[in-house]
Amino acid sequence: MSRLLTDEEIGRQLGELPGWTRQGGEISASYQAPDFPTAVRLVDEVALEAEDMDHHPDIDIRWRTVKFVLSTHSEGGLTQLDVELAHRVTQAAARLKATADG
Ligand SMILES: C[C@H](O)[C@H](O)[C@H]1CNC2=NC(N)=NC(=O)C2=N1
Repeated sequence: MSRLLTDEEIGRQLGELPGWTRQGGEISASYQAPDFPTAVRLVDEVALEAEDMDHHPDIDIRWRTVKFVLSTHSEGGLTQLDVELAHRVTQAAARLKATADG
């Protein structure tokens, strides 16, 4: 069980998560993949991280843009789990980008 973060904690930790923004009790980021299969691969990698954490993002795929929205539903807002998952999503996107860039 993870407690709700304070505004100060959220602001400080978002500073280390480029691309992520806060909308009230959620944080979100969008990634543009080179093509649709790569966008689906990103979702697939994030699915493994989410299962590992037992913490799951809301995901929207539109062609090659993937948007992740994170919130701790049981707490009704943002907890450290969301920050941790945001880091894992960021790392998965960076790995795929490195693969795509060769
Ligand atoms: C029982 C299980 O741990 C809970 O339902 C988990 C699963 N994944 C979850 N994911 C998110 N984002 N919020 C939750 O509150 C949540 N709860």
